[in-house]
Order: sequence, then structure tokens, then C-alpha cells
Amino acid sequence: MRYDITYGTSRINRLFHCSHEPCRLPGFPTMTLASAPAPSDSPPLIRAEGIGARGGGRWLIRNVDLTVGRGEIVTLIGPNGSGKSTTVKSVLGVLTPDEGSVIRAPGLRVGYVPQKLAIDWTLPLTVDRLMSLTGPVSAKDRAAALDRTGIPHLAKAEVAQLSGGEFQRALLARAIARKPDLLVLDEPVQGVDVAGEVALYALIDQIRHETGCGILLISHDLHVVMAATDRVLCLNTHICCQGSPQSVAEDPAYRALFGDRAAASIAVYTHHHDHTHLPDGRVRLADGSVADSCEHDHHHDSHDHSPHAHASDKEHHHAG
Ligand SMILES: Nc1ncnc2c1ncn2[C@@H]1O[C@H](COP(=O)(O)OP(=O)(O)OP(=O)(O)O)[C@@H](O)[C@H]1O
Repeated sequence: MRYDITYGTSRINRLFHCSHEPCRLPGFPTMTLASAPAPSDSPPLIRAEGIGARGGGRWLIRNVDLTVGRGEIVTLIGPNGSGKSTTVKSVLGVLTPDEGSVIRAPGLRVGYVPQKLAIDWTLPLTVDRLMSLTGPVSAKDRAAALDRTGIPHLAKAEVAQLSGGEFQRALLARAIARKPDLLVLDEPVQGVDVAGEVALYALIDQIRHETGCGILLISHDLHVVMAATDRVLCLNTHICCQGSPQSVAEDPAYRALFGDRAAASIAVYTHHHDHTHLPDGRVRLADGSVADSCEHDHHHDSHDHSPHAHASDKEHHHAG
């Protein structure tokens, strides 16, 4: 396995994770995501079974099973200190788990965007240079990656002067320039505003469709990411629950960790947006007309605003 890892002290601390109520209001920009690629018959890129890792005299994670296949987006979600980074480091081989097994596809190429970057911010560093800091990447591949992430104009910009969103795109460009089979993104929207989060997750989704790579995401974002992911694992040292975003949002274990409001906010973001809820309670329909409600809308199968939608999802597994 070859992978691209940089870690250490942080440039952007967790700037903010927006829980501001208006940001969750219906009508806020939402993304349109293509459906996930059909599951492939190829073996998973990574398969971890029953992994456990100890540190400081205790189990940091235990009994964690995790697989990521080609073209699949899997998200690890959980409170601070619940073991998300430890799990990812274990499946990538950065840490050796104390129990369980990890199988990685032969020759697996991993692009890792860590939560923290070891960069001396007092030294000049352009975006272009950042791309090849830990290994050679051809000029063509660097340019293509910057183009793909929407920041070709920033190739010569100083990394220290980038905005939060630009910086995250630069990190993503750096990871995809090496054409990974598996892209691992540890909190990819740090320092990015909510509209930027939507755009970034849409970009991640496009990259998965275009390249067919598998994507393992770590996130605290309880709303937007849920719409962009195929499978969610909710971690709290062990896996509390897992399944489709909707089914996890319904799980009592998830609600106990994140609260009912978080679950409700997910419902807002997972229904099919062919209309917009106006601040006065009325609804602008797809044809531009305004109605009192969306009752007559025709997308009720994927479109229930209730957090109880999809409660019977068959993918759902609750591990207590
Ligand atoms: N090498 C280590 N030795 C001892 N404890 C550790 C070590 N690495 C991490 N921990 C502890 O393990 C727990 C899980 O850490 P981890 O970074 O995996 O959590 P996380 O879910 O990614 O957290 P966050 O959301 O805050 O990034 C934390 O309590 C952390 O302090």
C-alpha cells in the first residue's frame, strides 16, 4: 500500500461548526447529488474486522468493523474523542491495532487529508509546492487536480493566505493529484462556511463518480454530510449504529449522542429538493409558483420532512 500522509500541528483549528438555526432552515442552498454508483463486485478497498486499539491504558476503539468499496462514500461520525481518527489510522496502517484484522486491497493507493497538518507557517509555501511536498507529482497532474477542485488560479498563491475553503480545496487537490483508489478525508470542511460545505461535499461526490475511488469521510457535520454519504457509521469507542444516513438519524443511539434536533436537521437535508420553503411558511415549487404547502408535491417517497421517514430502512443495523 502506498499512501500520502502529512500530520502534526494544526493550521486551522476547528473554526466553527455551524449549529446556527437559520442555517438549517429549509431553503438554504442544498446540493443535488447523483445517486451512488451501483455496488461493484470487486472486493472492498479496505476491510477491518473487530479492530481495537489501546492508548493511555484504555481502549480507544473496540470491536469496530469497517469496509469501504470502490465508488462508495462511507462516513464516520461521532463526538469528539469517540475514536474516529484512531479508527482511520488503524485501517490505513498508521497505527497497528491491538486486536482485530485489517485487509487492504493489494497496491492500494490512499490519498489522506488529515485533520492536522505539520507545516511551518512562517516559511513561504505556494499551493503548487504544497502539492508535491511529500512526493513528486507531475506538473500536469498538479494542474489537473487544481483545476478539478476549482482553484487553478491559486497555484502560485501562498498557502498561509488562503481562506478556509480554499485551503481545504488545496488539500483535496493534493490528495487527488496522486490518483488514489481510496480518499480519506478527516473533517474536510473545517473553516468552511455552510454554503462552502455544500459545494465541497458536492465536489467530493463528483470526484467519486468521475474517478470511481472509494471515500472515507470523518465528520462532525450532522446535516450536509448525511446527504452526501452512502453509509454512516456512528462511533462512540464502539460502533453505536450504522446504515443509511436516514436510518442512522433515526437510531436511538444516534439521538442519544447527538440529540433529536440533529436528527431532525438531517431530514431537512436528505429529502429531494425540487421546491424551496420560504421564510413565511409558503413553498416555491419547481415551476416557480408559490403554494401554501408542498402537500401536492409528487416526491413523497423520498421526501418526507418528518424525522420518522425511512425508519424501516432495511440497511439499518443497531449495535447498541
Ligand atoms: N496515542 C494516544 N494515546 C492515548 N490516547 C490517545 C492517543 N490518541 C488518541 N487518544 C485518545 O483517544 C480518544 C480518541 O481519539 P480520536 O482522535 O480517535 O477521536 P476523534 O473521534 O477523532 O476525536 P475528534 O472528533 O475530537 O477529532 C481521545 O480520548 C484521545 O485523547
